[in-house]
Amino acid sequence: VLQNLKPSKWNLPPGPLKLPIIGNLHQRRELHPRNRLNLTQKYGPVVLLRFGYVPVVVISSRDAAEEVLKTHDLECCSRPETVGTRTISYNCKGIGFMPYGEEWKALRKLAVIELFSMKKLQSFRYIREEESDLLVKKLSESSSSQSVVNLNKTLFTLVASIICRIGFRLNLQDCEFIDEDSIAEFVQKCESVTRTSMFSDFFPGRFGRFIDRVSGQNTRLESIFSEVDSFLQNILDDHLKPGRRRVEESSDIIDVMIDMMRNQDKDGDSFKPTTDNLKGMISDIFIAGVNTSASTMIWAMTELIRNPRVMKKVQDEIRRTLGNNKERITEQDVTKLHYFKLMVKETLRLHPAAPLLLPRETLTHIKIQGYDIPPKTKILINAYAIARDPELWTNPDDFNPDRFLDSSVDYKGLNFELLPFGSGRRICPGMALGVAMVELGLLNLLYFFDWGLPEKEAADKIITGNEVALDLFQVLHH
Ligand code: HEM
Repeated sequence: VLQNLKPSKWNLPPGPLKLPIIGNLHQRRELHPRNRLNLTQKYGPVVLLRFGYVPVVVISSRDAAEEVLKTHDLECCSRPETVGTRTISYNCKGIGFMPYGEEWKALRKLAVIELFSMKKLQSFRYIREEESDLLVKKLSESSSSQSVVNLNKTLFTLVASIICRIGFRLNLQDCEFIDEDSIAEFVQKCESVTRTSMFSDFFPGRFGRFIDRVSGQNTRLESIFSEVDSFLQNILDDHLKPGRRRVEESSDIIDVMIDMMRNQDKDGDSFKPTTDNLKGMISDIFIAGVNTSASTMIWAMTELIRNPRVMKKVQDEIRRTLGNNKERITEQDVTKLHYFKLMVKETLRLHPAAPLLLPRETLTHIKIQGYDIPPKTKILINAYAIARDPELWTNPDDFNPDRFLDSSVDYKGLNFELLPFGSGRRICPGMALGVAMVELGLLNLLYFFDWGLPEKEAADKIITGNEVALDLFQVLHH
């Protein structure tokens, strides 16, 4: 109470009135994508909220985002992060939620070399092409009967199959511990672990933990997580099997980490991964890679169905450039297209898969746009609102790839008005892989098939429901 009454000597950012103890907890919905613009309109581009005991600053302008992302006295926060996120990242032992430091640097370097380098990207091209061919084969069967397909599920399966083959040398088609068709559901389960709201997220310490225990929230979280954990454990056990083929080329990032773990006594000071690092890494690659890429694809298809002019322009370019007789699409074909790539960029602008990027935390007292930000404040960059800022974009809510025809704005982290992959030292390391999967997958869908909606109601639904991606599509022609 005293804290709330004491006038601050600092120039703190504005924000809604904070109630004693709970702060702005009752206004958490303001952070939902649909409502994020409201917060900016009311209080400006730098807004201070307090969720329980956790101070949170939401940044919603390009200039403020640039200042934050170039300020190195920030770390990717893990401490005030939710219990669900800590659980699924094995107490922040993967790269996504590990605080900045030597261990994170070592893990990130390892991931870049073993998984995300240009060399690896090129050498796994055949996996992306093979899996996309399989998708076309399955969809061709549906198209012969003009049947309805659950494209959401199909695309989750496509991306999960690619990620599992590239990341863990795991073929989902003959996997003993998970059924390929249930992968979309499984990814949602992983997501729900991160979204489970715990009392101790806002009231850290014994009191919060006590309430979580007696209210049954702990048990609920543990029961969802146990399924996720057993999937990750199975992947790890597969790598630990004595008979596993360990030809140099066929070893993946997990094999390399296991080697490092086994050789740690010999290697003196080098980074020593633990089992939690291994599981955290598997979890990060799987969760960060699958949901983001699959949801970008499904949003692109939703927007194209909603905007027949753009659909026609994209398909005309594709078919004119690639001709009518191709039996299969390769990544080389993607490089010949221009407008198609702008369409993917426009999808990433309107529907960033991580609308608030990864949360950061101030290490020391810093200033942003003249406002004082105390140490240990959580910083959320509202990439969604910035990408729809009417001062930066004409008709920002329209899906219009033409806006990029004469523009050099790109999503690679240097233009702060477009940040679907973030920026700075925590920028998405899987950007090139993600874009390659999204572009190849979409190109296959748009080259080989024409698309429609199963029924009239669905058409009404998409015109009114601006924030919900579709999942059911009808394959019209092959
Ligand atoms: C369209 C696809 C993708 C989108 C939109 C996307 C978006 C993002 C964003 C916004 C961040 C946070 C960056 C920041 O806060 O500055 C991130 C981080 C990350 N992404 Fe991606 N991502 C995609 C694909 C992938 C793929 C395919 C992988 C791996 C297979 C991946 C792995 C990661 C990891 C490990 C991090 C954490 C990096 C760190 O903290 O050091 N992402 N991604």
